[in-house]
Amino acid sequence: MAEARAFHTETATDEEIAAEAAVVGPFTDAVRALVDATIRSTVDLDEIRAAQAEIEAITERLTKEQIPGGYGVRYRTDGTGRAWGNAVIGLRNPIAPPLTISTEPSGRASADFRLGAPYEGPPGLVHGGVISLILDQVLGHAAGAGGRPGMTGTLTIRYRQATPLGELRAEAWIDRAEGIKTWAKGRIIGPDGPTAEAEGLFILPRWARERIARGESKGPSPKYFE
Ligand SMILES: CCCCCCCC(=O)SCCNC(=O)CCNC(=O)[C@H](O)C(C)(C)COP(=O)(O)OP(=O)(O)OC[C@H]1O[C@@H](n2cnc3c(N)ncnc32)[C@H](O)[C@@H]1OP(=O)(O)O
Repeated sequence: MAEARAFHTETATDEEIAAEAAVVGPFTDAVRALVDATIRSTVDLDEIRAAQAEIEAITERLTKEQIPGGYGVRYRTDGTGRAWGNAVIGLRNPIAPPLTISTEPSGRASADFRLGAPYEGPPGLVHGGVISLILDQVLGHAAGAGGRPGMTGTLTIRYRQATPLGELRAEAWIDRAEGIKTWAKGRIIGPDGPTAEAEGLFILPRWARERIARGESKGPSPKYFE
């Protein structure tokens, strides 16, 4: 089924993954800096045309070899996985801020992060959809950390005050759970306190339930959506 196809298993060792991360992490940071510079650079148009030619050459170099589709989630037999293409936390995704999310087995998650020019909506402020993106991920992590991973069924955001670009914090926790459903709550905190509050319903999807029923997975693990 389509959802399960993007879950890969791999045999890479800790050392191999660390060695790869040590190269692709800084590489992705460099592309993030390029995205920021694309928005904020004031060099003249000839310079931009010249830069475009160089960027296109680099893209051609990189796409000589590539995987089909998205990165997916690569799991090892111990259940740990890497979601390096994820739009919020992905080590290899320059669109991701990225967030480094700390979790607690009690079902809590938090991250301190910075959003710059690429995430702007209203002038100087974070785009409401980006706030929703981040809260979706952090609430999902809280659910997963509590042993209750799921796909987002609903997500409600209350935007209490504008969120300025800059240093921010996100926090989330499991509010309640019932069967395959987990309700998580969370918020974004800016320099003047909470800016947005969220409640989400995370549902262990049918295909994951079927894998568990067939004995292919011991329980709601691996944490399918990390
Ligand atoms: C740890 C890392 C965190 C990652 C965070 C990122 C999370 C994401 O962004 S996920 C991407 C966004 N979400 C999606 O794409 C989800 C798309 N939807 C789906 O996959 C499915 O509809 C899904 C999983 C929500 C439910 O599907 P399925 O498991 O087949 O549901 P189904 O068996 O019909 O219903 C199960 C129960 O859930 C309820 N339900 C189903 N969908 C919804 C929904 N969207 N909202 C509310 N309730 C729902 C049903 O009514 C039913 O309830 P009950 O048992 O009480 O009658």
